[in-house]
Amino acid sequence: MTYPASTPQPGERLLRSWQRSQTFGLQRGHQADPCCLSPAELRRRQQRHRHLLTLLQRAMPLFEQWQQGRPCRLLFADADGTILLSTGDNHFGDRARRLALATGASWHEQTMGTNAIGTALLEQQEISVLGEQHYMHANAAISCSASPVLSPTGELLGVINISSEAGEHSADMLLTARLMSLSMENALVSEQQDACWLLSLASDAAGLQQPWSALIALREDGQLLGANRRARQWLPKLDPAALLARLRQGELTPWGDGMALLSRRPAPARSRPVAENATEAAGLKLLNHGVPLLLQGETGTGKDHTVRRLHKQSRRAQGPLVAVNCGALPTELVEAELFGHAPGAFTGSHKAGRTGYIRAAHQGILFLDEIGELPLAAQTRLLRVLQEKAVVPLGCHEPEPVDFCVVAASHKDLEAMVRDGRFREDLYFRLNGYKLTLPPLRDYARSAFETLVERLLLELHGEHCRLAAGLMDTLHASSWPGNIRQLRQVLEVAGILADGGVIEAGHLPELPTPARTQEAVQDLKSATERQIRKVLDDCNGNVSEAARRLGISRTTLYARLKGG
Ligand SMILES: Nc1ncnc2c1ncn2[C@@H]1O[C@H](COP(=O)(O)OP(=O)(O)OP(=O)(O)O)[C@@H](O)[C@H]1O
Repeated sequence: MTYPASTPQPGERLLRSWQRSQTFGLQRGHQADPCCLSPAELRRRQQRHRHLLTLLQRAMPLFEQWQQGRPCRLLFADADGTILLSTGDNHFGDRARRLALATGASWHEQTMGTNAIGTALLEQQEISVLGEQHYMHANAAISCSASPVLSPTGELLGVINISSEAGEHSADMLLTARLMSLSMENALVSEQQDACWLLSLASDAAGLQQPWSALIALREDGQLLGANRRARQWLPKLDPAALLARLRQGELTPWGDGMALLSRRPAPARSRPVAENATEAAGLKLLNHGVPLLLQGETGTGKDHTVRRLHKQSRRAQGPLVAVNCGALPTELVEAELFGHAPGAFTGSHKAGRTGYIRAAHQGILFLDEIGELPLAAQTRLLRVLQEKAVVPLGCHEPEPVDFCVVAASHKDLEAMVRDGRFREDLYFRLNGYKLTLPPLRDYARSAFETLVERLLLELHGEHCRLAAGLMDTLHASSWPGNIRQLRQVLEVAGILADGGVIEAGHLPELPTPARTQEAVQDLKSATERQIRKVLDDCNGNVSEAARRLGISRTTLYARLKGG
């Protein structure tokens, strides 16, 4: 063993790691090669781990309160040791970039030798690696503390790491990394599917419901579903079903040498993402069995988005998704466009004939958006097509079999239209095999709204972009007549103005009021355009550089300048 005598005394984990580094054939004096992912692959990884990244964002106030100007960076790496998020002090950030502490870099022990991320992953235990304790000399300028994040069933999911200059590391960095990973683990335990009970155990009442208390998720009948790492240590001595039978909800009860608290897990909010999962899963199952789906929701609630997601996951994903906006079809051509026509079927028709949207959807999904706009004559014909699964194009006599699934959508109250005689009742029942109602944003529970905002920020601006404290409440309280479409636009503009970092109140465009939707959208577009022109000026008109700084593609930049 060649662990240098001059460096701080190693623990057993460090010694094992040094031995492994030697076994991997690494040379201490060589330049460490962190094997960076391409930007596209990094985005895919971040997408794959977006739930963990969302939970991390929720734990971020722990880091921010503690950091208070300390020169250090917080990193989150996945179970392969690849950094998916790097945030914190920017001054140290420059050094961090040089030392490959940026997103996309891999800190697996196999390539980087002993280091906090790689070693915490292989040991599945927290660790601090200080200066020269790093196996590679190249990494001796930093000190790092890392704590693994484990799933409720004990699988390794990733690691939280705090890095600083070698001489500026303090013991509370490991503590902060530990608290953050515990708080992520607890969130994962609490959201276990099918969990009805959450059981907290701690040595005293004050410790209950702290991140370091033991937390166990149980099914209604007491069957164990998951536990955090503290609870896993106690599981061998614990009979959850017996404990459940003994405890009463909400009462502190002595347990062993400590205290136990049983709480009923709040029923999942009947809010979008949860409902989206449950009802969407049901919708998908039915769609796969050929049952027509009807999506109802105000403008911008995500009807189109939902259909595209369903199509991608459905058995018909390899077939076409043909989306038809029934409100945009010219009245005199509705039937020709939908059902197709034979060559020269009518004056002004295509010489070669027309396939029509229905036949184009063969082996795929036909999405009839704004179905309430379909004229009554076309409704009658559509009903026949749906009943017979065959279409007779205009000017033809023979029915042609077509294999397709239908999803219809409307923001209008179709039942009221049926009552008024503006929509055929039999067609309504035919289309309404299963109804998915997409709620307006104003009905979203706070947690569902927050999840959506976090998802949109990640998608639009990447991992560093988030809201400053208090802004989530401001956004949640707004009226959002344009629903997700409008929220998305607000976040798009705010994120650009915040340079993809922390969105402060000043970055938010004036929040919409119901009467001014169009105007507000226009305001957003103008604000975006002003910001883009400013960045372009700063870059002396260099479009590629401006696009890079704004974090958008050149095509998007041009489109935004044209008011898109
Ligand atoms: N669940 C979601 N996650 C992220 N973005 C979403 C989601 N749902 C909708 N969006 C975004 O919101 C915008 C509006 O969505 P979509 O076009 O699906 O709404 P819609 O209900 O079909 O609207 P309309 O009735 O006006 O046609 C789109 O930019 C879409 O990408």
